[in-house]
Amino acid sequence: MSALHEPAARGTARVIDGKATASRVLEWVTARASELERAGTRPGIAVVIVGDDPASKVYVASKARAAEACGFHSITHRLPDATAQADLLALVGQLNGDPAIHGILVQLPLPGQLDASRVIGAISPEKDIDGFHALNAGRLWSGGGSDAFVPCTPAGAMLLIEQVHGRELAGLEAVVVGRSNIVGKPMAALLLAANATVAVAHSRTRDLREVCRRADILVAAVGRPRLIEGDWIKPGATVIDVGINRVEAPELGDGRTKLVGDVDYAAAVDVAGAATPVPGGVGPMTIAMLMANTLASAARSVGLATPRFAAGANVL
Ligand SMILES: Nc1nc(=O)c2c([nH]1)NC[C@@H]1CN(c3ccc(C(=O)N[C@@H](CCC(=O)O)C(=O)O)cc3)C=[N+]21
Repeated sequence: MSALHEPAARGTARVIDGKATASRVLEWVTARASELERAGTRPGIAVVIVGDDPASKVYVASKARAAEACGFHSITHRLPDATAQADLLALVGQLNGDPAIHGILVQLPLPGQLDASRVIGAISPEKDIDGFHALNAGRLWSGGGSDAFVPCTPAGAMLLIEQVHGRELAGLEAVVVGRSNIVGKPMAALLLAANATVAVAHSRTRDLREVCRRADILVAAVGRPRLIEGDWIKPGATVIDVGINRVEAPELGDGRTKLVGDVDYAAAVDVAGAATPVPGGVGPMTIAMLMANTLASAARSVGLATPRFAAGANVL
């Protein structure tokens, strides 16, 4: 076999360090927040959690911790599991009108009696730091504009991709597995805006493995532990794992659990060119971008131009 026809050498993928990148974003946000505060505006964030799902509580606590570390004004509203829709909408309305609050986040998922899309729709688009409101989603798909809030997980994932490929993705094929409004769809919009050729695959896609194997950039966001195996990955590809799945870890004993992604990481590192770990990959970026969006909102509220946070441009 000639060298040209040999399979690409298998090796160890570059580990994309989301934790380190998130720290740099947070450092940047902290410095800008302190400038803004000296000019009279302290960024403020309100996080609303309904019920006591243990995973949600952990995430909400880490968001509050990050906000405090950035020097933000931060409040957490904890509502009982049985909260009525009208009461949650009333709280959102109150936060919409509170000039000390620039970013509102209602932690998802919500208990069954609550209609998440109505709640998201009630958040003022100017304070929608999650970027989930239909107005922000529409802005993203129609070319953004500097007022669009970009959903934090895809924005963070783009910053990680940028470390490998730069900001220009023309000529690269990207495959996003998963089509949620929170990750899959906005991720596709951002990759498209960076000129990648984008496919969105999902549970009903025929021959998912073959579709994934085409990807120079593979983004997994389906919430199925270790769905993506080594031979689903094109040698040398960049693999971004958005999945955060808690699974049993018999090897740790005592009925303990651990976090794994949607990608079989141990197999992926032998094939991929670069890959994000779980934990320590996309997760920390989500929180960092939430803070970046809150800062942007606070700056806009006093008419200051802010750098574009779509894909983290100008952040790093
Ligand atoms: N309105 C809303 N906005 C959200 O942004 C939102 C939400 N609802 N609901 C839940 C998901 C999940 N999410 C994560 C954020 C950080 C980590 C994170 O930092 N993960 C760490 C590990 C965390 C751990 O050890 O449990 C890591 O991957 O390294 C994970 C998940 C934000 N979410």
